[in-house]
Amino acid sequence: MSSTRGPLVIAVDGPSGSGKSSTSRAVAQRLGLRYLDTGAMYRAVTWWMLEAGVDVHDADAVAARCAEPELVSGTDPGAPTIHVDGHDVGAAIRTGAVTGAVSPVSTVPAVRARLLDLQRAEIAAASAAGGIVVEGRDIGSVVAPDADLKVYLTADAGARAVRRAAEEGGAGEEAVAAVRASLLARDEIDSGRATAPLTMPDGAVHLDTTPYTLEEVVDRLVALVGR
Ligand SMILES: Nc1ncnc2c1ncn2[C@@H]1O[C@H](COP(=O)(O)OP(=O)(O)OP(=O)(O)O)[C@@H](O)[C@H]1O
Ligand SMILES: Nc1ccn([C@H]2C[C@H](O)[C@@H](COP(=O)(O)O)O2)c(=O)n1
Repeated sequence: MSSTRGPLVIAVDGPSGSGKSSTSRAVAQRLGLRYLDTGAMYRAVTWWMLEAGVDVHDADAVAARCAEPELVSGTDPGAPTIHVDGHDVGAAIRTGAVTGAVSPVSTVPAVRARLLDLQRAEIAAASAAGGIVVEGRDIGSVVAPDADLKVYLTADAGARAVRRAAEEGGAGEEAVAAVRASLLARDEIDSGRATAPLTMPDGAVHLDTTPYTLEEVVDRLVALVGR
């Protein structure tokens, strides 16, 4: 990584549940940077579509309405927030209904174009604060291809399912199997869509987090930054 001391942009991509959010937040806190969860932005648009009664499988209908919601992302890594039309939707965007609908919404090019503008504006705004860690599916490939550091996090599907199920309070075999199926279904849509599919960006460092604790992964990323 370059040794200059200007604003830093760190791009973190990877499949569902690979540890992007927890790792990115911790890295941002350690380095005093802002933090942007772009998945939360796709979830927020999806939440709004469901509230508005838009059929999320009708791409034209989603495209026609996607400029309407006002989205505001709070980028403090200690307490990230997301508001839609003035409502705090931090909890509402994590429901099963939103998780089940977010992949089709995120395949719609007009949605991606709108969020791309908002994401680049957050990156520009963060330069005054020293920089930002941005995480999602297309950060190193589309949103910030010139990022100072690009990281591609993965973990075995089994490990991802166990981690996520534990987070949701269900560590039993059935809960883990259901979470695994949901993660894999989202991976398939995210990787197969025509616009900005999930892919390892050129120049990214690949880290398989399966054998590592969260703290070990954070240490590795901070070491890669070298600041
Ligand atoms: N290296 C790790 N070891 C163990 N658990 C981890 C590790 N990294 C993340 N986790 C845990 O795995 C779960 C999923 O992590 P996280 O939400 O950060 O993934 P994500 O990639 O952002 O997921 P999504 O794409 O669905 O937003 C969380 O409970 C988190 O605490
Ligand atoms: N840059 C991004 C970020 C997210 N998405 C989509 C694909 C995911 O399934 C969904 C939710 O993201 P998560 O909260 O699980 O990180 O949003 C995307 O297409 N591009």
